[in-house]
Amino acid sequence: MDKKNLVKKALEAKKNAYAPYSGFHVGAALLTDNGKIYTGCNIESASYTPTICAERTAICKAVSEGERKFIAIAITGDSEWTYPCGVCRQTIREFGEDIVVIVAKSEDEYKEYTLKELLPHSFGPENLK
Ligand SMILES: O=c1ccn([C@H]2C[C@H](O)[C@@H](CO)O2)c(=O)[nH]1
Ligand SMILES: [Zn+2]
Repeated sequence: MDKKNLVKKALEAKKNAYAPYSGFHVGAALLTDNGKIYTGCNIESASYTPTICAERTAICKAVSEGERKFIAIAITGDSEWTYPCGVCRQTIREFGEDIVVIVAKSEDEYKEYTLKELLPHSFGPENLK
């Protein structure tokens, strides 16, 4: 897995963030099992609630193109370390507990976690079987 390249894509995606209300820009890059990368940025709304995070934008793009198997997601935002919010953690969890979450400050500085570490004792698809 080329983590540095995934972080680079997240940094590029951050430039497209539409965040006129919070002024907080976030980018994400999602790696599929077949090596494809789907990027996303946060998209805010004047009525606030419809706001979608960068991570979920990337997941929506990928799933709507038929992807279901994800290896890793890189995230970068305007704070030094931008971690995925609870809603995004749950959304990533839908597709696996072993997905690697890369929280990046820059192309060369990033921290790595598994989704399971960020969302322990989670509820997922298996619970409904
Ligand atoms: O991990 C995160 C955290 C926040 N945001 C967005 C949502 C909102 O547009 C702005 C401020 O919360 O940042 C993300 O996209 N991802
Ligand atoms: Zn989120």
